[in-house]
Amino acid sequence: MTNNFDYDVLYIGAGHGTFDGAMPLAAKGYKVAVVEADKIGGTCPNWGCNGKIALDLPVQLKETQQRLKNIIKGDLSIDWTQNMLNKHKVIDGLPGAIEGGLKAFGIDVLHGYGKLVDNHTVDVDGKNYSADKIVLATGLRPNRLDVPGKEMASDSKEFLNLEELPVHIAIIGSGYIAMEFATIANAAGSQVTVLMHGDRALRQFDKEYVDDVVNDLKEKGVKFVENTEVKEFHGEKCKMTIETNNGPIFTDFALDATGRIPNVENIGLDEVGVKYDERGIIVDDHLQTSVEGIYASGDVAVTGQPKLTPTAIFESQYLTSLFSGETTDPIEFPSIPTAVFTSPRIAQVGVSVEEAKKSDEYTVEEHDMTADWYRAITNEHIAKRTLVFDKQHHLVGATEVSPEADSVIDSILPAVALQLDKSQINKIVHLFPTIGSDAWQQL
Ligand SMILES: Cc1cc2nc3c(=O)[nH]c(=O)nc-3n(C[C@H](O)[C@H](O)[C@H](O)COP(=O)(O)OP(=O)(O)OC[C@H]3O[C@@H](n4cnc5c(N)ncnc54)[C@H](O)[C@@H]3O)c2cc1C
Ligand SMILES: NC(=O)c1ccc[n+]([C@@H]2O[C@H](COP(=O)([O-])OP(=O)(O)OC[C@H]3O[C@@H](n4cnc5c(N)ncnc54)[C@H](O)[C@@H]3O)[C@@H](O)[C@H]2O)c1
Repeated sequence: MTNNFDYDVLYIGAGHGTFDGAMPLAAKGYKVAVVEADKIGGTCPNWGCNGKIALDLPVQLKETQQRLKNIIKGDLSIDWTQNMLNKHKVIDGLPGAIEGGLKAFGIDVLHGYGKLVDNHTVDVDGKNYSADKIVLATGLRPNRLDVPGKEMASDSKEFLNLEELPVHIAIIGSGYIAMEFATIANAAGSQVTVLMHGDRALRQFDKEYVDDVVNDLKEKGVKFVENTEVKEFHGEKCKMTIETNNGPIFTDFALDATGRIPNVENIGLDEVGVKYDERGIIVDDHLQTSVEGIYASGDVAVTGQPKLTPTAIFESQYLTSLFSGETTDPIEFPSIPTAVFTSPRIAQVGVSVEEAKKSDEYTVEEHDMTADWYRAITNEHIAKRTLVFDKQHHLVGATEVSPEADSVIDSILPAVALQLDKSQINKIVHLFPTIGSDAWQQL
Protein backbone atom coordinates (compact mmCIF):
# COMPACT_ATOMS: atom_id res chain seq x y z
CA MET A 1 0.00 0.00 0.00
CA THR A 2 1.19 3.50 -0.74
CA ASN A 3 0.41 6.82 0.89
CA ASN A 4 1.38 8.99 -2.06
CA PHE A 5 -1.83 8.53 -4.02
CA ASP A 6 -5.55 8.85 -3.39
CA TYR A 7 -5.89 5.12 -4.12
CA ASP A 8 -3.78 2.02 -4.41
CA VAL A 9 -5.86 0.84 -7.39
CA LEU A 10 -8.43 2.71 -9.48
CA TYR A 11 -10.55 0.83 -12.00
CA ILE A 12 -12.28 2.45 -14.99
CA GLY A 13 -15.45 0.44 -15.70
CA ALA A 14 -17.55 -1.52 -13.19
CA GLY A 15 -18.22 -4.80 -15.01
CA HIS A 16 -16.99 -8.30 -14.19
CA GLY A 17 -13.53 -7.26 -15.42
CA THR A 18 -13.46 -5.08 -12.30
CA PHE A 19 -15.77 -5.99 -9.46
CA ASP A 20 -14.90 -9.67 -8.96
CA GLY A 21 -11.31 -8.58 -8.30
CA ALA A 22 -11.85 -5.15 -6.70
CA MET A 23 -13.86 -6.53 -3.77
CA PRO A 24 -11.28 -9.11 -2.60
CA LEU A 25 -8.52 -6.53 -3.14
CA ALA A 26 -10.28 -4.03 -0.88
CA ALA A 27 -10.94 -6.82 1.62
CA LYS A 28 -7.16 -7.23 1.90
CA GLY A 29 -6.88 -3.61 3.02
CA TYR A 30 -6.07 -1.87 -0.26
CA LYS A 31 -7.66 1.51 -0.98
CA VAL A 32 -9.73 1.05 -4.11
CA ALA A 33 -11.95 3.22 -6.34
CA VAL A 34 -14.20 2.20 -9.23
CA VAL A 35 -15.31 4.69 -11.91
CA GLU A 36 -18.47 3.91 -13.89
CA ALA A 37 -20.17 6.08 -16.51
CA ASP A 38 -23.31 3.94 -16.83
CA LYS A 39 -24.85 1.15 -14.75
CA ILE A 40 -22.73 -0.52 -12.08
CA GLY A 41 -22.14 -4.15 -13.08
CA GLY A 42 -21.58 -3.41 -16.78
CA THR A 43 -22.86 -5.49 -19.67
CA CYS A 44 -23.39 -8.96 -18.19
CA PRO A 45 -25.90 -8.17 -15.41
CA ASN A 46 -27.55 -5.19 -17.13
CA TRP A 47 -27.59 -5.87 -20.88
CA GLY A 48 -26.22 -9.37 -21.40
CA CYS A 49 -26.08 -12.74 -19.69
CA ASN A 50 -28.54 -12.29 -16.81
CA GLY A 51 -31.41 -10.65 -18.73
CA LYS A 52 -30.97 -13.05 -21.63
CA ILE A 53 -31.10 -16.15 -19.44
CA ALA A 54 -34.17 -14.80 -17.59
CA LEU A 55 -36.01 -14.36 -20.90
CA ASP A 56 -34.81 -17.80 -22.01
CA LEU A 57 -36.20 -19.89 -19.13
CA PRO A 58 -39.81 -19.92 -20.41
CA VAL A 59 -38.39 -20.81 -23.84
CA GLN A 60 -36.76 -23.91 -22.35
CA LEU A 61 -39.96 -24.83 -20.49
CA LYS A 62 -41.97 -24.50 -23.71
CA GLU A 63 -39.41 -26.61 -25.54
CA THR A 64 -39.59 -29.35 -22.91
CA GLN A 65 -43.39 -29.30 -23.02
CA GLN A 66 -43.29 -29.68 -26.81
CA ARG A 67 -41.17 -32.81 -26.41
CA LEU A 68 -43.56 -34.17 -23.77
CA LYS A 69 -46.82 -32.93 -25.23
CA ASN A 70 -48.49 -36.32 -24.86
CA ILE A 71 -47.94 -35.95 -21.09
CA ILE A 72 -48.22 -32.19 -20.54
CA LYS A 73 -51.32 -31.35 -22.56
CA GLY A 74 -52.27 -28.07 -24.19
CA ASP A 75 -50.57 -25.36 -26.17
CA LEU A 76 -48.20 -23.27 -24.08
CA SER A 77 -47.46 -19.74 -25.17
CA ILE A 78 -45.03 -17.14 -23.88
CA ASP A 79 -46.49 -13.85 -22.68
CA TRP A 80 -43.79 -11.41 -23.84
CA THR A 81 -44.91 -8.58 -21.55
CA GLN A 82 -44.89 -10.80 -18.46
CA ASN A 83 -41.59 -12.38 -19.45
CA MET A 84 -40.06 -8.91 -19.82
CA LEU A 85 -41.52 -7.82 -16.45
CA ASN A 86 -40.02 -10.89 -14.84
CA LYS A 87 -36.66 -10.09 -16.44
CA HIS A 88 -36.84 -6.58 -14.95
CA LYS A 89 -37.76 -8.04 -11.56
CA VAL A 90 -34.69 -10.26 -11.73
CA ILE A 91 -32.09 -7.77 -12.98
CA ASP A 92 -33.18 -4.24 -12.11
CA GLY A 93 -31.85 -4.50 -8.58
CA LEU A 94 -28.44 -5.82 -9.62
CA PRO A 95 -26.60 -2.48 -10.10
CA GLY A 96 -27.68 -1.35 -6.63
CA ALA A 97 -26.76 -4.70 -5.09
CA ILE A 98 -23.30 -4.69 -6.74
CA GLU A 99 -22.70 -1.06 -5.72
CA GLY A 100 -23.75 -1.97 -2.18
CA GLY A 101 -21.27 -4.86 -2.25
CA LEU A 102 -18.44 -2.60 -3.45
CA LYS A 103 -19.18 0.00 -0.78
CA ALA A 104 -19.43 -2.68 1.92
CA PHE A 105 -15.77 -3.47 1.18
CA GLY A 106 -14.89 0.23 1.57
CA ILE A 107 -14.53 0.88 -2.18
CA ASP A 108 -15.26 4.41 -3.41
CA VAL A 109 -17.74 4.23 -6.31
CA LEU A 110 -17.25 7.27 -8.54
CA HIS A 111 -20.17 7.77 -10.95
CA GLY A 112 -18.81 9.53 -14.03
CA TYR A 113 -16.68 9.21 -17.14
CA GLY A 114 -13.06 8.22 -16.56
CA LYS A 115 -10.18 9.38 -18.72
CA LEU A 116 -6.44 8.88 -18.24
CA VAL A 117 -4.47 12.05 -17.57
CA ASP A 118 -1.12 10.35 -16.93
CA ASN A 119 0.00 6.95 -15.66
CA HIS A 120 -1.13 7.77 -12.11
CA THR A 121 -4.06 10.12 -12.69
CA VAL A 122 -7.63 9.72 -13.93
CA ASP A 123 -10.01 12.56 -14.69
CA VAL A 124 -13.62 11.83 -13.69
CA ASP A 125 -15.92 14.51 -15.09
CA GLY A 126 -13.40 17.28 -14.42
CA LYS A 127 -12.01 16.06 -11.09
CA ASN A 128 -8.62 14.32 -10.86
CA TYR A 129 -7.95 11.20 -8.77
CA SER A 130 -4.51 9.65 -8.36
CA ALA A 131 -3.69 5.97 -7.99
CA ASP A 132 -0.61 3.79 -7.76
CA LYS A 133 -2.14 1.43 -10.33
CA ILE A 134 -4.93 1.95 -12.86
CA VAL A 135 -7.00 -0.83 -14.44
CA LEU A 136 -8.79 -0.18 -17.73
CA ALA A 137 -11.90 -2.40 -17.88
CA THR A 138 -14.05 -0.41 -20.30
CA GLY A 139 -15.51 -3.41 -22.16
CA LEU A 140 -17.03 -3.58 -25.65
CA ARG A 141 -20.01 -1.97 -27.34
CA PRO A 142 -22.16 -3.23 -30.23
CA ASN A 143 -20.74 -2.81 -33.73
CA ARG A 144 -23.10 -0.87 -36.02
CA LEU A 145 -23.19 -1.50 -39.75
CA ASP A 146 -22.06 1.60 -41.60
CA VAL A 147 -24.80 1.81 -44.26
CA PRO A 148 -27.45 4.43 -45.04
CA GLY A 149 -30.31 4.37 -42.53
CA LYS A 150 -28.17 2.46 -39.95
CA GLU A 151 -29.88 4.36 -37.08
CA MET A 152 -33.06 2.40 -37.83
CA ALA A 153 -31.39 -0.83 -36.73
CA SER A 154 -31.35 -1.76 -33.03
CA ASP A 155 -28.73 -3.43 -30.85
CA SER A 156 -28.84 -6.26 -28.28
CA LYS A 157 -29.62 -3.81 -25.46
CA GLU A 158 -32.76 -2.62 -27.27
CA PHE A 159 -33.86 -6.19 -27.99
CA LEU A 160 -33.49 -7.09 -24.30
CA ASN A 161 -35.78 -4.16 -23.42
CA LEU A 162 -38.46 -4.61 -26.12
CA GLU A 163 -41.81 -3.89 -24.50
CA GLU A 164 -43.77 -5.48 -27.34
CA LEU A 165 -42.75 -8.43 -29.44
CA PRO A 166 -42.48 -7.36 -33.10
CA VAL A 167 -44.44 -9.48 -35.61
CA HIS A 168 -41.31 -9.83 -37.74
CA ILE A 169 -37.69 -9.54 -36.64
CA ALA A 170 -34.71 -9.45 -39.01
CA ILE A 171 -31.42 -10.37 -37.37
CA ILE A 172 -28.18 -9.38 -39.10
CA GLY A 173 -25.32 -11.75 -38.26
CA SER A 174 -25.30 -15.35 -37.09
CA GLY A 175 -23.03 -15.30 -34.04
CA TYR A 176 -23.87 -15.78 -30.35
CA ILE A 177 -26.34 -12.90 -30.04
CA ALA A 178 -28.09 -13.59 -33.35
CA MET A 179 -28.66 -17.28 -32.59
CA GLU A 180 -29.72 -16.81 -28.96
CA PHE A 181 -32.12 -13.97 -29.74
CA ALA A 182 -33.53 -15.80 -32.79
CA THR A 183 -34.34 -18.68 -30.40
CA ILE A 184 -36.08 -16.41 -27.87
CA ALA A 185 -38.04 -14.38 -30.46
CA ASN A 186 -39.14 -17.48 -32.42
CA ALA A 187 -40.37 -19.27 -29.28
CA ALA A 188 -42.30 -16.16 -28.24
CA GLY A 189 -44.11 -16.11 -31.60
CA SER A 190 -42.22 -13.65 -33.80
CA GLN A 191 -41.39 -14.46 -37.43
CA VAL A 192 -37.59 -14.40 -37.56
CA THR A 193 -35.26 -13.99 -40.53
CA VAL A 194 -31.51 -14.35 -39.96
CA LEU A 195 -29.35 -12.57 -42.51
CA MET A 196 -26.06 -14.46 -42.57
CA HIS A 197 -22.93 -12.73 -43.81
CA GLY A 198 -21.47 -15.99 -45.08
CA ASP A 199 -22.78 -19.55 -45.18
CA ARG A 200 -21.80 -20.61 -41.68
CA ALA A 201 -23.28 -19.62 -38.32
CA LEU A 202 -21.35 -19.65 -35.03
CA ARG A 203 -17.92 -20.07 -36.60
CA GLN A 204 -16.26 -20.70 -33.19
CA PHE A 205 -18.17 -24.00 -32.87
CA ASP A 206 -17.94 -27.29 -34.72
CA LYS A 207 -20.03 -27.20 -37.87
CA GLU A 208 -21.75 -30.53 -37.26
CA TYR A 209 -23.13 -29.26 -33.95
CA VAL A 210 -24.07 -25.85 -35.34
CA ASP A 211 -25.94 -27.52 -38.21
CA ASP A 212 -28.10 -29.35 -35.65
CA VAL A 213 -29.10 -26.04 -34.06
CA VAL A 214 -29.66 -24.23 -37.37
CA ASN A 215 -31.75 -27.08 -38.79
CA ASP A 216 -33.83 -27.23 -35.63
CA LEU A 217 -34.50 -23.46 -35.82
CA LYS A 218 -35.42 -23.86 -39.51
CA GLU A 219 -37.93 -26.58 -38.57
CA LYS A 220 -39.43 -24.14 -36.08
CA GLY A 221 -39.89 -21.56 -38.84
CA VAL A 222 -36.78 -19.36 -38.62
CA LYS A 223 -35.55 -18.34 -42.09
CA PHE A 224 -31.82 -18.18 -42.78
CA VAL A 225 -30.61 -16.16 -45.78
CA GLU A 226 -26.97 -16.95 -46.55
CA ASN A 227 -24.29 -14.69 -48.08
CA THR A 228 -26.25 -11.53 -47.42
CA GLU A 229 -24.78 -8.04 -47.61
CA VAL A 230 -26.95 -5.33 -46.06
CA LYS A 231 -26.91 -2.21 -48.26
CA GLU A 232 -29.44 0.15 -46.72
CA PHE A 233 -32.32 0.54 -44.22
CA HIS A 234 -35.27 2.73 -45.16
CA GLY A 235 -38.82 3.41 -44.00
CA GLU A 236 -39.55 3.69 -40.28
CA LYS A 237 -37.87 2.00 -37.32
CA CYS A 238 -40.94 -0.17 -36.67
CA LYS A 239 -41.80 -0.79 -40.36
CA MET A 240 -38.75 -0.81 -42.56
CA THR A 241 -37.16 -2.30 -45.62
CA ILE A 242 -33.67 -3.70 -45.50
CA GLU A 243 -32.09 -3.59 -48.94
CA THR A 244 -29.69 -6.50 -49.49
CA ASN A 245 -27.89 -8.18 -52.39
CA ASN A 246 -30.50 -10.97 -51.97
CA GLY A 247 -33.44 -8.59 -52.39
CA PRO A 248 -35.47 -6.50 -49.94
CA ILE A 249 -36.43 -7.77 -46.46
CA PHE A 250 -39.53 -6.18 -44.91
CA THR A 251 -39.45 -6.11 -41.14
CA ASP A 252 -40.79 -4.49 -37.94
CA PHE A 253 -37.47 -4.67 -36.09
CA ALA A 254 -33.90 -5.01 -37.33
CA LEU A 255 -31.30 -6.30 -34.88
CA ASP A 256 -27.71 -5.48 -35.80
CA ALA A 257 -25.82 -8.41 -34.24
CA THR A 258 -22.61 -8.04 -36.22
CA GLY A 259 -20.20 -8.24 -33.28
CA ARG A 260 -18.84 -6.00 -30.55
CA ILE A 261 -16.01 -3.47 -30.65
CA PRO A 262 -13.68 -2.22 -27.87
CA ASN A 263 -14.24 0.99 -25.89
CA VAL A 264 -10.81 2.51 -26.51
CA GLU A 265 -11.75 5.99 -27.73
CA ASN A 266 -11.70 9.14 -25.57
CA ILE A 267 -10.14 7.47 -22.54
CA GLY A 268 -6.73 9.10 -22.96
CA LEU A 269 -4.87 6.11 -24.43
CA ASP A 270 -3.05 8.11 -27.11
CA GLU A 271 -2.21 10.94 -24.72
CA VAL A 272 -0.64 8.57 -22.19
CA GLY A 273 0.89 6.16 -24.76
CA VAL A 274 -1.20 3.04 -24.09
CA LYS A 275 -1.11 0.84 -27.18
CA TYR A 276 -4.31 -0.61 -28.63
CA ASP A 277 -5.67 -1.90 -31.91
CA GLU A 278 -9.07 -2.85 -33.38
CA ARG A 279 -9.30 -5.82 -30.95
CA GLY A 280 -8.74 -3.74 -27.81
CA ILE A 281 -5.94 -2.75 -25.42
CA ILE A 282 -2.66 -4.61 -25.86
CA VAL A 283 -1.40 -6.27 -22.66
CA ASP A 284 1.57 -8.42 -21.69
CA ASP A 285 1.41 -11.73 -19.83
CA HIS A 286 0.78 -9.84 -16.54
CA LEU A 287 -2.13 -7.89 -18.10
CA GLN A 288 0.05 -4.75 -18.01
CA THR A 289 -0.37 -2.35 -20.92
CA SER A 290 2.48 -0.64 -22.76
CA VAL A 291 2.57 1.92 -19.90
CA GLU A 292 3.93 0.76 -16.53
CA GLY A 293 1.31 0.77 -13.78
CA ILE A 294 -1.64 0.74 -16.20
CA TYR A 295 -3.35 -2.62 -16.66
CA ALA A 296 -6.34 -3.86 -18.67
CA SER A 297 -8.90 -6.49 -17.73
CA GLY A 298 -12.01 -8.12 -19.22
CA ASP A 299 -13.38 -7.76 -22.73
CA VAL A 300 -11.27 -4.71 -23.62
CA ALA A 301 -7.96 -6.52 -22.98
CA VAL A 302 -6.39 -8.40 -25.89
CA THR A 303 -5.41 -11.76 -24.39
CA GLY A 304 -6.40 -14.20 -27.11
CA GLN A 305 -9.11 -15.59 -24.82
CA PRO A 306 -12.85 -15.63 -25.60
CA LYS A 307 -14.49 -12.36 -24.56
CA LEU A 308 -16.80 -13.85 -21.97
CA THR A 309 -17.74 -13.28 -18.35
CA PRO A 310 -15.63 -16.19 -16.98
CA THR A 311 -12.58 -14.67 -18.73
CA ALA A 312 -13.30 -11.23 -17.24
CA ILE A 313 -13.73 -12.75 -13.75
CA PHE A 314 -10.49 -14.74 -14.06
CA GLU A 315 -8.52 -11.69 -15.22
CA SER A 316 -9.82 -9.39 -12.49
CA GLN A 317 -9.05 -12.00 -9.85
CA TYR A 318 -5.55 -12.55 -11.29
CA LEU A 319 -4.90 -8.81 -10.93
CA THR A 320 -5.94 -9.03 -7.27
CA SER A 321 -3.32 -11.74 -6.69
CA LEU A 322 -0.72 -9.73 -8.62
CA PHE A 323 -1.39 -6.41 -6.87
CA SER A 324 -1.43 -7.99 -3.42
CA GLY A 325 1.87 -9.77 -4.07
CA GLU A 326 0.35 -13.25 -3.85
CA THR A 327 1.83 -13.97 -7.26
CA THR A 328 4.41 -12.55 -9.60
CA ASP A 329 3.77 -15.27 -12.19
CA PRO A 330 2.37 -14.51 -15.64
CA ILE A 331 -1.34 -15.13 -16.04
CA GLU A 332 -2.03 -18.75 -16.98
CA PHE A 333 -5.51 -19.15 -18.42
CA PRO A 334 -7.49 -22.31 -17.76
CA SER A 335 -9.66 -23.70 -20.56
CA ILE A 336 -12.53 -21.21 -20.68
CA PRO A 337 -15.86 -23.00 -21.27
CA THR A 338 -18.51 -21.44 -23.48
CA ALA A 339 -22.14 -22.14 -24.37
CA VAL A 340 -24.59 -20.77 -26.88
CA PHE A 341 -27.91 -20.61 -25.08
CA THR A 342 -30.02 -21.73 -28.01
CA SER A 343 -32.48 -24.57 -27.77
CA PRO A 344 -30.81 -27.10 -27.96
CA ARG A 345 -27.65 -25.49 -26.62
CA ILE A 346 -24.08 -26.01 -27.81
CA ALA A 347 -21.39 -26.02 -25.14
CA GLN A 348 -17.68 -26.52 -25.52
CA VAL A 349 -14.44 -26.52 -23.57
CA GLY A 350 -10.82 -27.07 -24.58
CA VAL A 351 -9.71 -28.69 -27.84
CA SER A 352 -12.50 -28.54 -30.43
CA VAL A 353 -13.69 -31.54 -32.39
CA GLU A 354 -12.46 -30.10 -35.71
CA GLU A 355 -9.01 -29.36 -34.27
CA ALA A 356 -8.77 -32.84 -32.71
CA LYS A 357 -9.75 -34.63 -35.91
CA LYS A 358 -6.98 -32.84 -37.83
CA SER A 359 -4.23 -33.99 -35.43
CA ASP A 360 -2.91 -37.43 -34.43
CA GLU A 361 -2.16 -36.04 -30.94
CA TYR A 362 -5.67 -36.85 -29.84
CA THR A 363 -8.25 -39.60 -29.71
CA VAL A 364 -11.83 -38.63 -30.33
CA GLU A 365 -14.87 -40.39 -28.85
CA GLU A 366 -18.29 -39.58 -30.26
CA HIS A 367 -21.37 -40.42 -28.21
CA ASP A 368 -24.97 -40.43 -29.34
CA MET A 369 -26.77 -39.43 -26.17
CA THR A 370 -30.30 -39.84 -27.49
CA ALA A 371 -30.13 -43.53 -26.52
CA ASP A 372 -29.38 -42.67 -22.89
CA TRP A 373 -32.24 -43.55 -20.52
CA TYR A 374 -32.01 -40.19 -18.74
CA ARG A 375 -32.47 -38.29 -22.02
CA ALA A 376 -35.42 -40.53 -22.86
CA ILE A 377 -37.32 -39.00 -19.94
CA THR A 378 -37.48 -35.66 -21.75
CA ASN A 379 -37.56 -37.22 -25.23
CA GLU A 380 -34.40 -35.47 -26.43
CA HIS A 381 -33.94 -36.01 -30.14
CA ILE A 382 -30.79 -33.88 -30.48
CA ALA A 383 -28.09 -34.97 -28.02
CA LYS A 384 -24.51 -35.61 -29.14
CA ARG A 385 -21.25 -35.39 -27.23
CA THR A 386 -17.66 -35.57 -28.41
CA LEU A 387 -14.81 -36.11 -25.97
CA VAL A 388 -11.19 -35.40 -26.93
CA PHE A 389 -8.39 -37.17 -25.06
CA ASP A 390 -4.61 -36.71 -25.26
CA LYS A 391 -2.17 -39.63 -25.55
CA GLN A 392 -2.19 -40.11 -21.74
CA HIS A 393 -6.00 -40.30 -21.86
CA HIS A 394 -6.51 -36.97 -20.10
CA LEU A 395 -9.68 -35.23 -21.20
CA VAL A 396 -8.55 -32.10 -23.10
CA GLY A 397 -11.77 -31.12 -24.87
CA ALA A 398 -15.50 -31.73 -24.88
CA THR A 399 -18.38 -30.48 -27.00
CA GLU A 400 -22.06 -31.25 -26.63
CA VAL A 401 -25.22 -30.26 -28.44
CA SER A 402 -28.36 -30.97 -26.43
CA PRO A 403 -30.93 -29.14 -24.32
CA GLU A 404 -28.64 -29.63 -21.30
CA ALA A 405 -25.24 -29.17 -22.94
CA ASP A 406 -24.30 -26.24 -20.67
CA SER A 407 -24.82 -28.30 -17.49
CA VAL A 408 -23.00 -31.31 -18.93
CA ILE A 409 -19.90 -29.38 -19.97
CA ASP A 410 -19.89 -27.54 -16.66
CA SER A 411 -20.00 -30.80 -14.72
CA ILE A 412 -16.99 -32.33 -16.51
CA LEU A 413 -14.90 -29.13 -16.40
CA PRO A 414 -12.72 -30.24 -13.44
CA ALA A 415 -11.40 -33.17 -15.49
CA VAL A 416 -10.21 -30.77 -18.22
CA ALA A 417 -9.04 -27.94 -15.96
CA LEU A 418 -7.09 -30.17 -13.56
CA GLN A 419 -6.02 -32.78 -16.15
CA LEU A 420 -7.33 -35.57 -13.95
CA ASP A 421 -6.26 -39.14 -14.69
CA LYS A 422 -8.58 -42.14 -14.46
CA SER A 423 -7.73 -42.92 -10.82
CA GLN A 424 -8.48 -39.32 -9.80
CA ILE A 425 -11.70 -39.29 -11.81
CA ASN A 426 -12.80 -42.47 -10.04
CA LYS A 427 -12.38 -40.74 -6.67
CA ILE A 428 -15.22 -38.36 -7.51
CA VAL A 429 -18.72 -39.74 -7.23
CA HIS A 430 -21.59 -37.65 -8.57
CA LEU A 431 -25.15 -37.39 -7.33
CA PHE A 432 -27.42 -39.89 -9.03
CA PRO A 433 -29.58 -39.58 -11.07
CA THR A 434 -28.29 -36.34 -12.60
CA ILE A 435 -27.12 -35.26 -16.02
CA GLY A 436 -23.61 -34.75 -14.61
CA SER A 437 -23.23 -38.26 -13.22
CA ASP A 438 -23.78 -39.81 -16.62
CA ALA A 439 -21.24 -37.48 -18.27
CA TRP A 440 -18.62 -38.19 -15.59
CA GLN A 441 -19.08 -41.96 -16.00
CA GLN A 442 -17.99 -41.68 -19.63
CA LEU A 443 -14.54 -40.20 -18.82
C1 LIG B 1 -26.30 -9.74 -25.19
C2 LIG B 1 -25.10 -10.33 -24.53
C3 LIG B 1 -25.17 -11.57 -23.94
C4 LIG B 1 -24.05 -12.12 -23.33
N1 LIG B 1 -24.17 -13.37 -22.77
C5 LIG B 1 -23.09 -13.93 -22.19
C6 LIG B 1 -23.18 -15.21 -21.58
O1 LIG B 1 -24.24 -15.84 -21.58
N2 LIG B 1 -22.07 -15.74 -21.00
C7 LIG B 1 -20.88 -15.06 -20.99
O2 LIG B 1 -19.90 -15.58 -20.44
N3 LIG B 1 -20.75 -13.84 -21.56
C8 LIG B 1 -21.83 -13.25 -22.15
N4 LIG B 1 -21.72 -12.01 -22.70
C9 LIG B 1 -20.41 -11.32 -22.63
C10 LIG B 1 -20.21 -10.65 -21.24
O3 LIG B 1 -21.30 -9.79 -20.98
C11 LIG B 1 -18.90 -9.88 -21.21
O4 LIG B 1 -17.84 -10.75 -21.52
C12 LIG B 1 -18.64 -9.25 -19.84
O5 LIG B 1 -19.70 -8.41 -19.47
C13 LIG B 1 -17.32 -8.45 -19.88
O6 LIG B 1 -17.15 -7.71 -18.70
P1 LIG B 1 -16.21 -6.40 -18.71
O7 LIG B 1 -16.17 -5.93 -17.31
O8 LIG B 1 -14.96 -6.67 -19.41
O9 LIG B 1 -17.01 -5.34 -19.62
P2 LIG B 1 -18.42 -4.67 -19.38
O10 LIG B 1 -19.31 -5.53 -18.57
O11 LIG B 1 -18.89 -4.25 -20.72
O12 LIG B 1 -18.09 -3.40 -18.47
C14 LIG B 1 -17.43 -2.27 -18.94
C15 LIG B 1 -17.96 -1.06 -18.19
O13 LIG B 1 -17.11 0.04 -18.41
C16 LIG B 1 -17.91 1.20 -18.47
N5 LIG B 1 -17.11 2.25 -19.12
C17 LIG B 1 -16.62 2.25 -20.38
N6 LIG B 1 -15.89 3.35 -20.59
C18 LIG B 1 -15.91 4.05 -19.44
C19 LIG B 1 -15.31 5.28 -19.03
N7 LIG B 1 -14.52 5.97 -19.84
N8 LIG B 1 -15.54 5.73 -17.78
C20 LIG B 1 -16.32 5.01 -16.92
N9 LIG B 1 -16.89 3.84 -17.25
C21 LIG B 1 -16.68 3.37 -18.50
C22 LIG B 1 -19.14 0.76 -19.24
O14 LIG B 1 -20.23 1.64 -19.00
C23 LIG B 1 -19.36 -0.63 -18.67
O15 LIG B 1 -20.24 -0.60 -17.57
C24 LIG B 1 -22.82 -11.42 -23.31
C25 LIG B 1 -22.74 -10.14 -23.90
C26 LIG B 1 -23.87 -9.61 -24.51
C27 LIG B 1 -23.77 -8.24 -25.13
N1 LIG C 1 -23.54 -17.17 -24.65
C1 LIG C 1 -22.53 -16.30 -24.59
O1 LIG C 1 -21.52 -16.55 -23.95
C2 LIG C 1 -22.62 -15.00 -25.33
C3 LIG C 1 -23.84 -14.54 -25.80
C4 LIG C 1 -23.88 -13.32 -26.45
C5 LIG C 1 -22.71 -12.58 -26.64
N2 LIG C 1 -21.54 -13.07 -26.18
C6 LIG C 1 -20.27 -12.30 -26.37
O2 LIG C 1 -20.56 -11.12 -27.11
C7 LIG C 1 -19.82 -11.13 -28.32
C8 LIG C 1 -20.60 -10.46 -29.40
O3 LIG C 1 -21.67 -11.28 -29.86
P1 LIG C 1 -22.13 -11.15 -31.36
O4 LIG C 1 -23.12 -12.21 -31.64
O5 LIG C 1 -22.47 -9.73 -31.64
O6 LIG C 1 -20.76 -11.39 -32.13
P2 LIG C 1 -20.19 -12.68 -32.88
O7 LIG C 1 -18.78 -12.34 -33.15
O8 LIG C 1 -20.51 -13.91 -32.16
O9 LIG C 1 -21.01 -12.71 -34.24
C9 LIG C 1 -20.96 -11.64 -35.16
C10 LIG C 1 -21.73 -12.06 -36.40
O10 LIG C 1 -21.83 -10.93 -37.26
C11 LIG C 1 -21.51 -11.33 -38.59
N3 LIG C 1 -21.02 -10.15 -39.30
C12 LIG C 1 -19.85 -9.50 -39.13
N4 LIG C 1 -19.79 -8.46 -39.99
C13 LIG C 1 -20.94 -8.44 -40.71
C14 LIG C 1 -21.47 -7.63 -41.73
N5 LIG C 1 -20.78 -6.60 -42.21
N6 LIG C 1 -22.70 -7.92 -42.23
C15 LIG C 1 -23.39 -8.98 -41.74
N7 LIG C 1 -22.95 -9.78 -40.76
C16 LIG C 1 -21.73 -9.51 -40.26
C17 LIG C 1 -20.48 -12.43 -38.41
O11 LIG C 1 -20.43 -13.24 -39.55
C18 LIG C 1 -21.05 -13.17 -37.19
O12 LIG C 1 -22.01 -14.10 -37.60
C19 LIG C 1 -19.52 -12.61 -28.57
O13 LIG C 1 -18.38 -12.78 -29.38
C20 LIG C 1 -19.27 -13.09 -27.18
O14 LIG C 1 -17.97 -12.71 -26.79
C21 LIG C 1 -21.48 -14.26 -25.53
